Amino acid sequence: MSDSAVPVVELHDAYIMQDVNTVLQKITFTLEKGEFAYLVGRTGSGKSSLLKTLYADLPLGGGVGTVAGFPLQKLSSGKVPYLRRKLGIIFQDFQLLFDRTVAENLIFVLKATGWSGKARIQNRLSEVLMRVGLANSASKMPHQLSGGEQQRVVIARALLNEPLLLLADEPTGNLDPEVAADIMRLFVEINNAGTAVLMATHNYQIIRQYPKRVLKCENGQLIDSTQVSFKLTE
Ligand SMILES: Nc1ncnc2c1ncn2[C@@H]1O[C@H](COP(=O)(O)OP(=O)(O)OP(=O)(O)O)[C@@H](O)[C@H]1O
Repeated sequence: MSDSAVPVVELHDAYIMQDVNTVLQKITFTLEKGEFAYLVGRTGSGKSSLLKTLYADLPLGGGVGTVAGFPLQKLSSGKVPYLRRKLGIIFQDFQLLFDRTVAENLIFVLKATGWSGKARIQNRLSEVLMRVGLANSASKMPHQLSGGEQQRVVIARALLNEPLLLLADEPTGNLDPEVAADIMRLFVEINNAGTAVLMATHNYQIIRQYPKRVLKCENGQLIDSTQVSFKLTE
C-alpha cells in the first residue's frame, strides 16, 4: 500500500481512559488522508479525551490505534515529539505567548521543532501568516489582535510543520458567529489543500452550514454518521 493510501487515524476496539476511568470503549474508526470529520457530544462525553489520546497526551487504554503511522499502543515517550510534528493541535484557549510578537510565537515553535537558518524560518513564517490572512501582523503583540485574529495565529502555528492532521478542540468556542464562520472557512480551505481535520465542536450551526462526516461520543461509545443516521442534538 502506498503512503497516500494509509489512513491518518485508525482505531480498532480502542479504550479512551482518564486514569482508571473508561471514557469511551471499543471505539473503531478510520480517518483517511485529507478527510474532514466533526467530533460532537455532550459536555463530558469524551471529545477532548479522544483528541488527547490521538496526540498521545493520554495513553491508549486498550485496543489498537495508529496516528500518522505511529502505533499508539507502543509509543515510547521519545517518539511522541515525532508524532506531534505530523499533527497540528488547536485548543480553545489560544495558548499564545503574550509576552512576544506573533512572529516570535511562531519562531519559538519552528526552533523547538528543529528548524534553522534565518531565511528558511522567515520564509515559512511569511507563508503561514499569508495562508491565514495575517501577512501584516507579524510584528504585533497578541493583545493587539482580536479573538478571531489570535485564533488565526494559533492555526498558523499549527500549520508550521505541514501537518497530515489538524486536531482542533472547540476552535470556534469563544468567537462570535461571524468570526466563527470565518475560522471555519479557513479550516475548509486547509482541508481542501489536503490536510485531514478532526474538529471537536458544540457549534451545530457550523455543522449545518458545512455538512461533513460527524462522529458522536454518546454513552461511552462513538457513533459515526457514515454508518448510523442520528440527529444533531446534544
Ligand atoms: N484531567 C482529568 N482527570 C480526570 N478525569 C477527567 C479529566 N479531564 C476530563 N475528565 C473526565 O473525563 C470525561 C470526559 O471528559 P472530556 O473532557 O473528554 O469531555 P468533552 O466531551 O471534551 O467535554 P467538553 O465538551 O465539556 O469539553 C468526563 O467524565 C470528565 O470529567
